[in-house]
Amino acid sequence: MKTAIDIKIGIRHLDKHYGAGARRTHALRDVCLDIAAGEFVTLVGASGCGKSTLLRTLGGLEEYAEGDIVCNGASVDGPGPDRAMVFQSYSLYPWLTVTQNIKFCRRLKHHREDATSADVEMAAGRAEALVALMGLGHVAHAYPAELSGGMRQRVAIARALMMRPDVLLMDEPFGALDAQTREVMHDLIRHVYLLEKTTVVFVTHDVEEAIYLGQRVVVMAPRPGRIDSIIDIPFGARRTQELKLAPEFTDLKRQVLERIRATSGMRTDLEQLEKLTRNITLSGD
Ligand SMILES: Nc1ncnc2c1ncn2[C@@H]1O[C@H](COP(=O)(O)OP(=O)(O)OP(=O)(O)O)[C@@H](O)[C@H]1O
Repeated sequence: MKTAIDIKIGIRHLDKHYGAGARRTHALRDVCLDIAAGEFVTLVGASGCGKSTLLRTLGGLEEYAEGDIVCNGASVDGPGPDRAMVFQSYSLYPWLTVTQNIKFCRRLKHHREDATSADVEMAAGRAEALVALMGLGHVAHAYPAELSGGMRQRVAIARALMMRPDVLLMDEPFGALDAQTREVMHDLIRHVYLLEKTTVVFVTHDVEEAIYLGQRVVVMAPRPGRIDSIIDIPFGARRTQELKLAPEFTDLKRQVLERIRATSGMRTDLEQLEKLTRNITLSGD
C-alpha cells in the first residue's frame, strides 16, 4: 500500500463516455489507480479497452465527468507543464533542425519578455544535454525529413523532456518502428528514465515491451474500458535484452497474454463467426 506522500498520480473512480444515444461508448468505467513518483507503469489490453483514452485524460487532453485525477496533489483539468506527452506520430516541426525542435517550447523561459541571458543559457544547456543523452549529436543540425523513424522519435522524447516534466505520458511511441530499432529504444528509454527520475505511463500493444519496460503492467479490458488486473514486474532497475529469454519473463508474458485473451471477447467473436458460417453452409446444402 502506497502512502499519500509518494503518490504522483491518483486516479479515483474515473468514468468517461464518448458520444450520446445509440452512439454512446463507455470508454472508461470506475478506473482507480495510484502511480508512485518515479514509477514506470505500462498499460496493455485489447483494442478499444481505453488505454489511449486513459492516457489522454491523464494528459488533460480529454475531459471527464465523473471521478478525479490528481497529479502532484492538484486535480487535472487540462494540459500542464508537469505532464509531457509523446505519441506514435512524431509531430516534429519540419522547418526546424533537431536542436531547434528540442528547444522549441512555448513555455520556455527565454520566450518570455522578462527572460534573462542566464535563462537562455540554461535552456540551451539542457537542450545540448538532451541531444547528447538521446545520441543525436551527429544529427543535431539535420531536419526531421533527413532522419530515420527511430531518430525522429528520439527528438520527440527529448523535446518532451526539455521542461523536466514530472510525468512522461507515452502512447505507443515505438509502434511504428521496426523490431530492432524498438529494442534499442527500449534500452534508451530505460536509461533516460533512470537518469531523469521521471514518472512514466506507457501505452503499448506489445506485451513483451510492457514487461521489459514496466515496474507494473496494468491490463485493461474492453466494453466498458476498465482495469482488469495489475501485474507486478519483479525485475530490478538495470535490465538487458537477455532478460526476455528468462523463464520468469516468459511466465509473465503468458500470464499477461492470458488475461488479454480472456477479456478481449475475441474468442466469443470467433465462436459466433463459426456458428454463423456453419449455418450458412447448412442452409446452402
Ligand atoms: N474521440 C472519440 N469519439 C468517440 N469514441 C471514441 C473516441 N476515442 C475513443 N473512442 C472509443 O472509446 C473506446 C476506447 O478507445 P481507446 O482509443 O481509448 O482504446 P485503446 O485501448 O487505446 O485502443 P487501441 O488499442 O485500438 O488503440 C473505443 O470503443 C473507441 O472506439
